[in-house]
Amino acid sequence: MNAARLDALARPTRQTAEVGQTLSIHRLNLFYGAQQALFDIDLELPAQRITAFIGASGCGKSSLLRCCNRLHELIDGCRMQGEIRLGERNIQQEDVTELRRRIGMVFQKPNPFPGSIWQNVAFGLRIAGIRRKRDLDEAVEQALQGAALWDEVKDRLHSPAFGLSGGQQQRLVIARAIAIEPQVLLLDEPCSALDPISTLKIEELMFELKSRFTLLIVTHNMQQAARVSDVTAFMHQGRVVEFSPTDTLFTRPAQQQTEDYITGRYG
Ligand SMILES: Nc1ncnc2c1ncn2[C@@H]1O[C@H](COP(=O)(O)OP(=O)(O)OP(=O)(O)O)[C@@H](O)[C@H]1O
Repeated sequence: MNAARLDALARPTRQTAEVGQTLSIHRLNLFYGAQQALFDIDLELPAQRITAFIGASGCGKSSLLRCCNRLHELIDGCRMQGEIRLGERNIQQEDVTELRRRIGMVFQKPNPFPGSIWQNVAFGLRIAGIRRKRDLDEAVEQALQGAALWDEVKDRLHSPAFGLSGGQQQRLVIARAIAIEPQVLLLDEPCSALDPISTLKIEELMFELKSRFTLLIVTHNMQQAARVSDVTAFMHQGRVVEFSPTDTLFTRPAQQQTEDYITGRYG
């Protein structure tokens, strides 16, 4: 039953070159020096769906997310075994800059660059080779529309990004990430620094974005995982205990450990 539902969820709703692709993780083990943090992870994260990683603090959610765009390589002594494929391509064999263009990331704390709202969004587009002002203006508007921020900032595009509220900054960072049309968007607790209204806006935005991207979200908030995601992976001490359609995982978990966690018996 679960396998059939996962299989149905794994079918993208739209097939073009632009849309998200399945991220397949095979036999992944991760070490920080001598300490092993992730054990034998095998997951197929479906395209054009939202997958949530949940689990108690320290279970390895962020470590797993970081492996997906090779950010773990920036940590001294960190070593990954196993394989991650985006579509047909092994991400280890990609140019890392190009990989991070295709797999964007949004962090817990909004991190706009110093500079204007316009400059923040245009940054990646310029690196991607777009030079003409008119083309940049158009792409910046499109990305801000896509991040549901355009109406709030269209009259102050050249004001400092730091003048925006925390929730607006987070949507700006999402606009910056989607401007360069990634295939996957990794979100590491994107709402944990935000108030409930801004959180709602980001959740609605994620829902919009999933028609174009493959989304992975790490969240401590189980209600949020239940509200926004299609598929959920519950992790415990570096292992995936259960990976199921979200409604199944939260209403009829297959594992006792999952049930204990979602009913608040530990964690
Ligand atoms: N840079 C690092 N160096 C050494 N060990 C690390 C590093 N980052 C994480 N770890 C260890 O890896 C394990 C998993 O940590 P990770 O941050 O991935 O968990 P998490 O589930 O995301 O936690 P949280 O919910 O608190 O953010 C922990 O034991 C942690 O101490």
